[in-house]
Amino acid sequence: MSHSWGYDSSDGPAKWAEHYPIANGPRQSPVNIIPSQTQFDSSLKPLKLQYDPSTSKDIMNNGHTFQVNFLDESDSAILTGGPITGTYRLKQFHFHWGESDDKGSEHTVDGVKYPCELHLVHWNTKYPNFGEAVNKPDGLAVVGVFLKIGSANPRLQKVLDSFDSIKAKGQQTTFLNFDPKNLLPASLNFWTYEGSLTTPPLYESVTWIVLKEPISVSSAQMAKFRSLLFSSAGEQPRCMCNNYRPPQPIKGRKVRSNFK
Ligand SMILES: COc1ccc(C[C@H]2SC(=S)NC2=O)c(OC)c1
Ligand SMILES: [Zn+2]
Repeated sequence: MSHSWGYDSSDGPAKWAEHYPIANGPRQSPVNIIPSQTQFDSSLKPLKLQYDPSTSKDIMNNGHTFQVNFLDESDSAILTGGPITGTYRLKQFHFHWGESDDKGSEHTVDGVKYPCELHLVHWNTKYPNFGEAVNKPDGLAVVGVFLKIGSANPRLQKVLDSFDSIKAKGQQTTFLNFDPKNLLPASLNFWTYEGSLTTPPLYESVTWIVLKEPISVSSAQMAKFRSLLFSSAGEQPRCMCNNYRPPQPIKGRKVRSNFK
């Protein structure tokens, strides 16, 4: 039975090691990316994301974030290239955000927090399924995209419009024909390093691919993220926000870039 965890002072990131000792492991995520200390690697291939929008299935509030789930029985939404070998399939994407616009991202850049961070989760098809891949050292590849306060992002609208149907923990609704490519910035310049899930069970199974260029989100759109609840219907309502783990020790890891 997996132990319940959250983001409060009583059950949050500072307490996770009590039940998930890997929280103090050698390749934990997120990390603070210090561009002056990253290493350009010319052997990194261009990132290739090929997403068939017909593979989006539903959107759900899982009590920690909201996520859009994809059909992953075939190679119709895949990630190849970049630092990875082989083919990884898109399983889901979700976000992390703060209670205010000055924080919310999990990765930081020179200590700078963004208000929100998108995670596109892919699993290595050398394994039979996501469940088999999730705890293997080369099992997952997560593309991280920062959101920066600016003009409203029309590409987020369909996601935001679904929030009334998934306000509380456990609620879900169909979410068809959504193309996550529309959530990517113009440039696919990235930093990459070996890391972990950023929530329990914190498996050290993620090749991280963090895009340098943020996408925009307006302050009003961020306020809508904060209309979601950690709590189930009928419970005392608890705002879903600050669902981010702070940066963890780099422990000698190299962060590489595909750009100078
Ligand atoms: C049991 O397997 C899990 C559990 C949780 C998450 C989501 C976490 S990990 C991440 S990155 N961001 C998050 O919020 C998984 O995602 C791959 C996989
Ligand atoms: Zn995440």
